[in-house]
Amino acid sequence: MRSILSFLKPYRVAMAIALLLMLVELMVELFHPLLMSKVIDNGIMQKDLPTVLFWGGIMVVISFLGFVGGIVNSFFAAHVSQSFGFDIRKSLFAKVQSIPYADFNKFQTSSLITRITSDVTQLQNTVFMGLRIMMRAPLFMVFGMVMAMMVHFQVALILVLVTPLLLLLLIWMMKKAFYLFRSVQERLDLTNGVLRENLMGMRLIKALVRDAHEIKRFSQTNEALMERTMAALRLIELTVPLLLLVMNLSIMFILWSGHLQVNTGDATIGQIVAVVNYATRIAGSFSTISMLVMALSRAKASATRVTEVLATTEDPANAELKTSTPQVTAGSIVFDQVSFQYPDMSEPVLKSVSFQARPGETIALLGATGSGKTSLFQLIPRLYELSGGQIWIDGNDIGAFEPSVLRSEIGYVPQEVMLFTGSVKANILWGKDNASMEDIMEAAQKAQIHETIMKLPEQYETIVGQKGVNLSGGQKQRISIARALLRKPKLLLLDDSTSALDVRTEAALLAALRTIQCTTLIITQKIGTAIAADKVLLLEEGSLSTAGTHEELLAQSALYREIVQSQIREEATLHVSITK
Ligand SMILES: Nc1ncnc2c1ncn2[C@@H]1O[C@H](COP(=O)(O)OP(=O)(O)OP(=O)(O)O)[C@@H](O)[C@H]1O
Repeated sequence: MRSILSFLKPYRVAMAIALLLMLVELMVELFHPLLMSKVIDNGIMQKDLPTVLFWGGIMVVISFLGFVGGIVNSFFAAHVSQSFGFDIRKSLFAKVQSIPYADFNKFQTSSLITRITSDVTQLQNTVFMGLRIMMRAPLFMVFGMVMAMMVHFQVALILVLVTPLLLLLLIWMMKKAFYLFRSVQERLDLTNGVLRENLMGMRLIKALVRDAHEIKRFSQTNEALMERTMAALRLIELTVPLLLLVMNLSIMFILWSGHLQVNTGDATIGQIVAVVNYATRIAGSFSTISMLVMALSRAKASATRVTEVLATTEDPANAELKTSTPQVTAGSIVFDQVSFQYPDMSEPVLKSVSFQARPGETIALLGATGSGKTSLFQLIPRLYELSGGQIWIDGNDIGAFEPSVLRSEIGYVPQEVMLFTGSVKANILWGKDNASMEDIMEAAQKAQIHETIMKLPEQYETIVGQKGVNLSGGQKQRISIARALLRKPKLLLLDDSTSALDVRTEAALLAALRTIQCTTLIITQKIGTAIAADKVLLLEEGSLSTAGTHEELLAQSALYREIVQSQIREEATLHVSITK
């Protein structure tokens, strides 16, 4: 909570002005009933028009003061709350960028989105309300009681007895509401999660006719969200009328005891009207406070969720500014007895893996699904740290590299292709901001996508993604490869990035890669890629079962022979079914 409040620090002056103006509004509210009693007792009851005009005039002037104070206060409250929200969103976004990749899975994407949007808006609204009314309502309660007692002690005594009891009830409600609103935000996360998955998987949903199932899935989370929100609102709906009932009964009591006092001449009508007025406004303050309690409970839940993200430790890679870091020069890699286990997992996914890739070599990495291929790749740019063994790049232990330097020399094309909404050019440029058009075209040519791009309506300026043309899976893969090649990396890691390419295009791509000075590691399921590689590594349940050229593996490895056989069989079956 304290870390959230520290975001208000830069706006201390604006907050002080807003609070001061809020006090002006409070003073106006406090003096109104008192002035009203003067108008009644000294003016109306005495039939004295100049006195009515005098006190009435003062009421008009201070009302105007309150009006101006309210407007200027709103201006400052809006400025502070909007800037506060802006700063938190900015910090959260920067934090999300700096979370180590290994810790990133701790938060679900949808939860992060809810935290950065809905939770921050909640905090922002609470700050606005805080500067407008948060202090005014409780202060009015206290000073309203004091003023009412100053007007007539005995008549106002009931307020002193009832108000603290009602305050206790409010505190109880606040505690309960906090837990309820926290679970409301959690349900919102789930609803956002279902929505996100649905929108991302629309093609699959349509193809498999899962619309009805998806509607049911969304309805379930949506219902859970509604049910929790209703539970929270019900608590408030029950408490507020109870508070108002007690306050209205107190007002009835004031009127009854007031009438007795007026009859005996111990009170004037103006005094009774003033005390009733104070009591009515205190009742109004209770309504305001219950609204504030609701906002504060939600804000407390939101603040906890925002703080959880802000408290995440940053990627040590960002802080690791070494005084001297080796550079990737030739691009040789040596894996020496490398083991790796994901944090919180009981079993290692890589066990004593050793191999060597010489500069400029192409290495194909094969293995069953889940055998640890992607995990092996992720160790090279230090997205995860090794659990055992060593990796050497150009003779230097990867631990000696400043991660940002190491990563800038690696062209990593992950398994899931990610294109951003924007032009083809912008998507390739994402790999290296300051590259020239010639470099972009050269990278696209090597990635075998240049000709396809030239056939698009606006060539490199064609917008891709949701708002533009749709590209095929293979075209998207090649744009991702072009993006990686633009960096002119010394090491290229292709994680199944050629899976959607036909044999000819893939052969052309591999031939083009051979023309650049770059060591290439390709995860693949295709024997054709393995044949074209200098060396093939076969992973089996996290261990390197065998390594060598295609021919060597054919001779040595039964598993490799089986993979080759199965692909030949698959192709034959395909051939038969096409020719039939
Ligand atoms: N972030 C993670 N946390 C915990 N375990 C993981 C994580 N990512 C992968 N694993 C597990 O590690 C094992 C190896 O996964 P990996 O993705 O490296 O396999 P792969 O060979 O690349 O598979 P595929 O060919 O299907 O992509 C799997 O059992 C997987 O469940």
